[in-house]
Amino acid sequence: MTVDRILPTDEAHDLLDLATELADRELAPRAAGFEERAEFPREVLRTLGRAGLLGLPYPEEHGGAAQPYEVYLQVLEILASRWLAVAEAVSVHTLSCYPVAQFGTDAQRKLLPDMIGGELLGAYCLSEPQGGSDAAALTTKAVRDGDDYVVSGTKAWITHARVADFYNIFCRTGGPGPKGISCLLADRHTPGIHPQAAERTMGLHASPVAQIAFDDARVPADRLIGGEGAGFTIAMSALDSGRLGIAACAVGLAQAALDYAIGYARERQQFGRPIIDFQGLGFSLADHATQISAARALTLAAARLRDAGRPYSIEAAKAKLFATDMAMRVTTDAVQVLGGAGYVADHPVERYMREAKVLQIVEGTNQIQRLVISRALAKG
Ligand SMILES: CC(C)(COP(=O)(O)OP(=O)(O)OC[C@H]1O[C@@H](n2cnc3c(N)ncnc32)[C@H](O)[C@@H]1OP(=O)(O)O)[C@@H](O)C(=O)NCCC(=O)NCCSC(=O)C1=CCCCC1
Repeated sequence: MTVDRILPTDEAHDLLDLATELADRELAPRAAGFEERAEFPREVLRTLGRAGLLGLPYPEEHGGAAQPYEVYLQVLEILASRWLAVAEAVSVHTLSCYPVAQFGTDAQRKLLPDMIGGELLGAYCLSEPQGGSDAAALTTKAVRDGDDYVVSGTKAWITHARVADFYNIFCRTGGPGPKGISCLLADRHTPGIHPQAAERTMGLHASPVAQIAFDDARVPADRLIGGEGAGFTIAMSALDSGRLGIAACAVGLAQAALDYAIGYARERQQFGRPIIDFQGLGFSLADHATQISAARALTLAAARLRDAGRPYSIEAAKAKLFATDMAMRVTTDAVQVLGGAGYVADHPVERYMREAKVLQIVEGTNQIQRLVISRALAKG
């Protein structure tokens, strides 16, 4: 279904046209095969980088396109509607560029053109086996030794762990709690950094996650981003932006599931007529179309606050919560619309349903989003 969009500029229209053309040509035909083989589409990301789609919200001086966040999110939504793993990779990479772009030194920012151009791929290393939702409890240690930090510990569920070129490592340089956390920008090939075997996940097989063991890895001290103790604030503000990316991915995925279900329901005949003519099914599709529009509107409203330089953390949490719960419902019901066929991998809806699940978990579980929102309500 064509989505009617009001965009701020003609340039934004051109960017969405370009994203649609690339998504149709480079993503859609490859998705099923790469997912089946659990193969990471590194070349596709290079293609998106060369086309200028990996640095949309970043300044032109760093190789970005200086686009409003609301434009970037709509590009992401289009990519997600053709292949979630690629959209998620773009979102994770954009999240990984954020600490350098926002808080980095001039020397660190010299890496941004290659990051944004897709030559250097990023991974955001915050979660740990014992510190997932409670991010401030992380224990990976970085001890200053001469001109280096020596990093030891374990990160978990890290997207791009095995394929990234650079890592943002959130680690403890000080005492317990959020104030003791710092952020280091590390080259993945640093001796002592050991990405582990990919986890066997429910979905997103083309976008592997893995643990990373840090075994006295030496990271140059000039790769500290934002000063000692600034890491937790950097991590949280990056996640505010990242959560909007996940919301946009959820909208794109849900739209793909709905469009597929509608196409099937128009064709599939039972009891002498297309099943879409049965009100029980038609009303359910109507609800889904409405919920997708609502999630898109909520996500873009939060993005416009960000674009206006206004606080948007709470609105980002609401968008992530609403859009990803919506995507879970819509993809699950899309399987139901197809009946037995929906349960078979010849149709993409069973994959969409498996993929939707992870969106309720990543970049803060939806319980954490509720915590963020309810704390703000309690504070007034
Ligand atoms: C919300 C939360 C539970 C909060 O924690 P606490 O209660 O310990 O911290 P609290 O007392 O709220 O705050 C401490 C300091 O921090 C500042 N700050 C907080 N939010 C923000 C913010 N949004 N922006 C700036 N500063 C912030 C706060 O002001 C305070 O500083 P202050 O003392 O005032 O000087 C937080 O831990 C969280 O969110 N967890 C989910 C992690 C989580 O989301 N992973 C996901 C990992 S990444 C991931 O899943 C993927 C990544 C990429 C690939 C896909 C998956």
